[in-house]
Amino acid sequence: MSTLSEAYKDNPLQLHHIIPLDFHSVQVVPDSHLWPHHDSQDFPSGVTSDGHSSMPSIDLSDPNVVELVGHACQTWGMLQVTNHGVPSSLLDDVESEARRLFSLPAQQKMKTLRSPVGAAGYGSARISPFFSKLMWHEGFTIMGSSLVDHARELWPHDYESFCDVMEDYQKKMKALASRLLLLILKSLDVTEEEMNWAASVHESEGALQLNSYPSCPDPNSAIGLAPHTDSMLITILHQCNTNGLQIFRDGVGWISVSPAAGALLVNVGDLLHIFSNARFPALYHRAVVNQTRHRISVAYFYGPPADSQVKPFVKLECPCYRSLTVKEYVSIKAQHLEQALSLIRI
Ligand SMILES: O=C(O)CCC(=O)C(=O)O
Ligand SMILES: [Fe+2]
Repeated sequence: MSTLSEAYKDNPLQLHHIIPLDFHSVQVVPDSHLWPHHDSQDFPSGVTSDGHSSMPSIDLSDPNVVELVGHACQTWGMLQVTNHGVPSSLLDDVESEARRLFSLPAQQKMKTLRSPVGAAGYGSARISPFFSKLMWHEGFTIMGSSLVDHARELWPHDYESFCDVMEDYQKKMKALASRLLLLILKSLDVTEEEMNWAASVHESEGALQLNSYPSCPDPNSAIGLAPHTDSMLITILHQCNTNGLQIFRDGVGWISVSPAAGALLVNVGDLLHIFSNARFPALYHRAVVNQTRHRISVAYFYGPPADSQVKPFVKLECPCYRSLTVKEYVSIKAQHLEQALSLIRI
């Protein structure tokens, strides 16, 4: 079975030279990080009374969970889940271990800088080469087998707690993602064979992305993470109790998704958009930064093995995307970013 790490290795982005700024050492936003102003005008009045979205929030023990999840995926491309079974102590631990990592001196973090062909380790966002300005962001990607080696580089004598927490978190995320995928498939009325396909997804490796957005002297002139859709089937996002995520709603614009204590966000990625034959929108989203808080977020990307086929489920008529492998899609996305979906449309 070919893995996602291999697919990324085969499609290197010219990322190695894009090194995150040593954010704590700067007092003003340098020109390299200056984006066009995005201020409160991005939050049109009338969306909700407080300018924030009313994301569907779904209790996973609700008897109507299948319909609710299906409806949220179709109308928002995103949902918030509660009663998800991930202990709140683990949510706190993953945040504090991520904070411990990003608080290290820049030269220490640089020891785990992603290699030119690797996807795991420290560095800028994978989408960085597509933009002329840099982002107020640093990331650390956990995928494949590099976790222990990287943790040892970061903390030669004290790396176990990081590894234990990240391994436990990945395991819990995989179980939750697997459960969510089954609910999603049920809502789409797929064939028995397609239902069984979910088991092979469970065998594939996911990726864990730790995001760090240091406080920023001029947050309206910087961007944490530029607008994008996630490539895999679904993403489970832990916002760590700090605002920053914004989603794009047609006819409305950018709206903030406030974190709710203990809840997790789930969003539709490109591959699920394809499998759903465009019934579910791939969520277009970005992260903004703020002046006072160092925001952390943790994203888990769940997708099928790299050599498996991606195509609209058979009962969804008139397929609007051609069939291709995950690997091929990763390669098209690595070259064309947001144009990738339109390039495979029938
Ligand atoms: O930090 C966030 O809220 C969003 C993170 C994200 O979009 C990603 O890691 O792909
Ligand atoms: Fe994302």
